[in-house]
Formats: sequence, C-alpha cells, structure tokens
Amino acid sequence: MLELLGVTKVYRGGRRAVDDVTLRLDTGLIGLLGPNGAGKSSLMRIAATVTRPSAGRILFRGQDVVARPDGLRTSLGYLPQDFTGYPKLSAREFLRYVAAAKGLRARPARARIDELLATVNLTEAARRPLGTYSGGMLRRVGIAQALLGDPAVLIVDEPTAGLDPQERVRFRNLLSELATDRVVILSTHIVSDVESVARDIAILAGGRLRARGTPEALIGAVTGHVWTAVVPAEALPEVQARFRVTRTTHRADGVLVRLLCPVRPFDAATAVDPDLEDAYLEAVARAEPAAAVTR
Ligand SMILES: Nc1ncnc2c1ncn2[C@@H]1O[C@H](COP(=O)(O)OP(=O)(O)OP(=O)(O)O)[C@@H](O)[C@H]1O
Repeated sequence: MLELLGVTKVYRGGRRAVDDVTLRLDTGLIGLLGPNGAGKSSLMRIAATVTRPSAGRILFRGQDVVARPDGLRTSLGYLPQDFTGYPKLSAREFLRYVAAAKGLRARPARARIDELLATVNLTEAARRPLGTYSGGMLRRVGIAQALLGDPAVLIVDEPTAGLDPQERVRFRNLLSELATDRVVILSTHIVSDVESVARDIAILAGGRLRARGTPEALIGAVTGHVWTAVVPAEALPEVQARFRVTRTTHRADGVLVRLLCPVRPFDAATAVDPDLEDAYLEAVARAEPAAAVTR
C-alpha cells in the first residue's frame, strides 16, 4: 500500500540523515527500530509528507506521493515526535479543531472524539487545557488526533515517550488492534515497544536500513554470536574494549557480561540463545566503526 523507494534525505550542511532506504509496506504493524540520530524521525516526516526527500520516490496505492501528496494526506494519521497540541485548548476542543481541519463532518466527528477520548483514557480530563497535561497525557491526545478520520496509514514516532509502563502496554495493544486493517508504522529506540506486537521489524542506523524481517528471522541471524561469561570486576574495562558488551550484571563472584562476537571470544564464555535486543544491537554495531572482536 505504501512504498518508500530509495528514499534519501540530505539536510543543508550535508548531513545525510536517511540514505537510500527502501521499504514496501502492506496492512499490518511495522516496528522501525533505531538509536537516537538513526534517521527515524526524518524518514517518518518524509512518509508523512511534511518533509520532501532529497532523492527517492514514495508511492501510496501506486500514486506518486511527492508530486501529489493529497491522496496520502487524506488517509494519514501522524503523531510527530514533538507533538504538543495547543496549550489553551482542552483535549476535546483540540480534537474538534483537528477534525474540522481534516474536513470531518461535525456531528459524526463529535461522537468519534468521545470514543477516542475513552480509548486513550482521557474522558475525565477532556475539559482541561492541554497546557495542564503531563507528558504522557499529551502523547495520548496525540494518538487520538492521529486516529481521527480512521486513517489507512498511521505513523507514530516514538509514541511511548513519557508513558508509564501500564500506558505503554495499553498503547501497544491499541496499535496492534489498529494494524489489522491499516498500515501502522511505529518508530522507536526501545526494543520492548515492538517485540511483542510487530511481526515485521526494520532496523535503521546511520540513515540506512540494516535489517528487516520477523523477530525470529532477525534473532536467527545472530545465533552463535551471543555469549555470556563471569569476569573479575577489574577485567571488565579490557573486555569492554575488546568486545561489544551488551549487558553487565554485577554479582558477588564478578561481573556477568553478555557480549556479541561471531566466534567464541575466550574459553570461559558460554554461548547463549540470542534475543531481539541482541539482534538489534548487532545490526546497529555493524553501522558503527568496527570494534575489536578477535582475540
Ligand atoms: N532539520 C534538520 N537539519 C539538519 N540536520 C537534521 C535535521 N533534522 C535531523 N537532522 C540530523 O539528522 C540525523 C537524523 O535525525 P533524526 O531526528 O531523523 O533521527 P532519529 O532516529 O529520529 O533520532 P531521535 O530519536 O534522536 O530524534 C541526526 O544527525 C540529526 O541531527
């Protein structure tokens, strides 16, 4: 339904934030994972037609979006990373404002706004000005405004920032339900935001697409590359300098390290089953200058 083909964004000053990214998306949820600065927001802004790509094409239902953005815009819900709304408007007023801007008819829009306020758990706070909201409440208003008009494409950029753990779970489940009949793109740097809901994960680092697949396929690609060992605390700096250490746990008998290495790093290391975090960190590591991984 939505195709990003060779999309590149070079900002003034020469920063290549997105570099030749191709993603073909159909109904369902795709998790776009990447560290800070990977280019996720730039790519989301391009997909949402608020930034033009420097090169590449975007097609929505086969139509060129860069030349004619309206087809996608009328079918789009977008929650930008820096969403704030308008501080003097209440949640209900703000949603009515967005509904009018989207060209929705007033009466059905009112009913839909009430439903959405309930969905994002803001019915009680609906009359308060957004300026008095917490960060998490504002994210929820942002989600509700993105859902107005029942969009065929929903783009949410770092949607769980500021949400508490319970709200994160609720929100993930909501996105997963919404993805049954639309394209949902969820961009985040938090692996746990996508691992339970996305059957399709794309990893972006340094502006480039590093990997894409199901969680199982991504994890399968790092089988045999993940090791643990208990090392003396004083040896930790050397281990960290030589290998890509992904987790450390301090214990009475030393430090339990988890590290990535394509071969057994040293005799005391034990191979362990990889998880999605390992797959993500290895894909990101490939984008960085090579670290020493040999003995
Ligand atoms: N308007 C801009 N002008 C110049 N450089 C920019 C602009 N927007 C982003 N960048 C740079 O492009 C790179 C990618 O930024 P982007 O915000 O797309 O990444 P991100 O993956 O969303 O990271 P974050 O989660 O930290 O926002 C960064 O180096 C950033 O500094």
